[in-house]
Amino acid sequence: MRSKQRSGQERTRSGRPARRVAYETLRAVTDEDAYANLTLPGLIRRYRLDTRDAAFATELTYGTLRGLGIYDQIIEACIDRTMSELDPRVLEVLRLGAHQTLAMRVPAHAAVSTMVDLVRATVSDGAGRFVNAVMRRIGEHDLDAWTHELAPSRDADPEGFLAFRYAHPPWIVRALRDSLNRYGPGSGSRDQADALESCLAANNEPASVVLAAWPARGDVAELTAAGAQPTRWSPYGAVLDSGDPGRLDAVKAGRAGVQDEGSQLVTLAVTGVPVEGDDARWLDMCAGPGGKAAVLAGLAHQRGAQLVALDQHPHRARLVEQALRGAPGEHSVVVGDATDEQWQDGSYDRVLLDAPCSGLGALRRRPEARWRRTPSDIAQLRPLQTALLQAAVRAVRPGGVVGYITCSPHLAETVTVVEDILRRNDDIERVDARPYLPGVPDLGSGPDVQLWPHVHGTDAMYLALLRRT
Ligand SMILES: C[S@@+](CC[C@H](N)C(=O)[O-])C[C@H]1O[C@@H](n2cnc3c(N)ncnc32)[C@H](O)[C@@H]1O
Repeated sequence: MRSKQRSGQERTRSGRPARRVAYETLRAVTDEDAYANLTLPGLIRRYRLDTRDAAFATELTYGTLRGLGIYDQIIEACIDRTMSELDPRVLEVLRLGAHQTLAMRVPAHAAVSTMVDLVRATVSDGAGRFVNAVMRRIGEHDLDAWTHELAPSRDADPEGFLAFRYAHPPWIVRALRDSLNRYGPGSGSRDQADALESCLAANNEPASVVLAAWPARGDVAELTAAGAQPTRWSPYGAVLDSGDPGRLDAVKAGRAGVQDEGSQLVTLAVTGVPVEGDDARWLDMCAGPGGKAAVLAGLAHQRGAQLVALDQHPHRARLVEQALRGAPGEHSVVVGDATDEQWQDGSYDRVLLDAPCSGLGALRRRPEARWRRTPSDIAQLRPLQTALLQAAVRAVRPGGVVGYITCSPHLAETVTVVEDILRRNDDIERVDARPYLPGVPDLGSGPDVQLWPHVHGTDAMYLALLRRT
């Protein structure tokens, strides 16, 4: 009994730097537009957190960021002033406190006392009294009771209810619903309400680290020998359940890298669809930072093709160069605007266009993204996506193929762009992409492919294949 108590006290004490790390990461994300996945590891190192505290800090940071919009509604219901009157530092502490109280199994008294200590250390004693009072009000209900109190009723507004219950902005819930209706496994035939709920739940689960053994350089066997498990469908993939991928020799030596299985599958599909005639000139039109280019370069080498990898931004092009360092075969990296006539009409046999997009398909990996993105981002990206796909279908020769990929299932970024291009170009036809992801189940009614975290365990990657006639 005594030893149990002592270990509890140690946990609380050692939890303090972990909470400080979560607080500083949140400040950087909300105040400086930083990315949590880039900021957090540095702070974990700076505060020298051990493995357990690092795991606690990660769960606290990521969980708080995922739930931000919901926790703010709960905090708003517990304060006697407007949200804009709150000191942003105090708001951050309350958000962390709300997540610990409502979603982590931190005892209420520990959540209150650690948050009071944190706000005293970072703001003032007065703020400590305020946080104490608000935290107690937050703890009066559990998350189900808060949902009942603040969310719309499930019958009257199912998407509004799910948005609160699974901490997604309502416009993203509606976008996922529309995409599932069109491209979900049972689209058209099955009730998609369950699928939508599963999809939202999957976005709240941390994604595993998936590695790719770069074709012609690496070998999955080397990754599995180091403790990773082969992926279900990609012959190049392996899942690393724990540990830092950077410690693996294969990653250090550039024979493998981190890449979601969905990205591997859509890239392989673009290389798997037959072209008529020669298959020697490949273009990766938006290549930075170079994950898909690393797959393409190896396969191009094995098949006697040359790869050109283009990116508009010099720093992204440098990352592609790094990704291709050590790759065998003929490949070159070019800095340029792909919408700006970088090549003569019909110069390539195969073009992969992984378009800049909202990233709504990777919400599992970017906890802050759902609250940062807005519908106007989608509207702003659309002309660029259309111009890039138009450039891609001109870059490929008759008989060649274009793969249009987004890491977003939003219909305005996927099928709407593709159908726009099909309307404008009478020499472009759609190819059913599903046969080029062999063995992958539940690909819906096609012809395009939409992968899903809740179905395939991958990011929600979209692929359309187009052939120039
Ligand atoms: C989704 S990322 C590509 C990811 C990459 N295919 C990979 O797998 O690592 C989109 C890229 O498009 C680039 N980009 C944006 N506009 C471009 C343009 N007009 N021409 C060429 N590249 C562009 C961005 O710099 C960014 O690196």
